Amino acid sequence: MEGDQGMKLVEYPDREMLAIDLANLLAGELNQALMTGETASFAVPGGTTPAPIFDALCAADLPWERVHVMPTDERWVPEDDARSNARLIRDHLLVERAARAEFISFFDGSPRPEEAAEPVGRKVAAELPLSIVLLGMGQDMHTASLFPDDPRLAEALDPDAPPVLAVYPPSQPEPRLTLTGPVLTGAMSVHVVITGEAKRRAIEEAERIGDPMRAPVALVLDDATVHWAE
Ligand SMILES: O=C(O)[C@H](O)[C@@H](O)[C@H](O)[C@H](O)COP(=O)(O)O
Repeated sequence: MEGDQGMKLVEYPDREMLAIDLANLLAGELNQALMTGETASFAVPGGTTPAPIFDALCAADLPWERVHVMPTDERWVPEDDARSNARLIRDHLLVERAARAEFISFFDGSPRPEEAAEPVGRKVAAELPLSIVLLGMGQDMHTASLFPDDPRLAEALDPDAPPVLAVYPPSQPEPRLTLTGPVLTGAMSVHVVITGEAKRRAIEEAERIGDPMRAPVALVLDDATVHWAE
């Protein structure tokens, strides 16, 4: 049965090798997706981990004009805010050759993410199933903005959940708009990228727990490839 062999974890000698090798792998998968489809949809995380991967990936020689990039989740702040995932993606991924990609932004200036959930959900729905999802993970085993302490987590994990959901994780300074569980599990290819000892222990704990309500990243571990460097 899928998942019997446990989580597929790839270790890299250092973070630089992780960034270069994972960027090459993602470029290959994007090219593969574009051989069988007119466009490829690619969801990428925010946070502090992915920038080196984006810096390597943005130069990849592929038909970026046929790639539709979106965040896995967005902090509800203006796009020029240092905490904005859209800002991170525009600054590090949507440059060089990848500047030609189409970006599906989640933040639309509405005061609250609920107001953007429907129009953004329609844009995301048009891209399903996602071709490739790159996820990060927090030490609390959250992924995207699916947080264990979030009162709306069950709603976000429901198989009938809408494509995106507004969430208010108590542990976070701002509300978020996040891709939901069925969107992540429905993707053709899922990669999780983590660095450091603490997250290595956390993802092994998530595999042991197995319950996405307690360890949201567990939602994807049966089918994802986890990429890790110290
Ligand atoms: O908006 C976000 O923060 C991300 O999408 C989130 O899911 C991130 O991947 C983890 O919080 C890890 O963040 P770091 O890479 O900063 O540890």
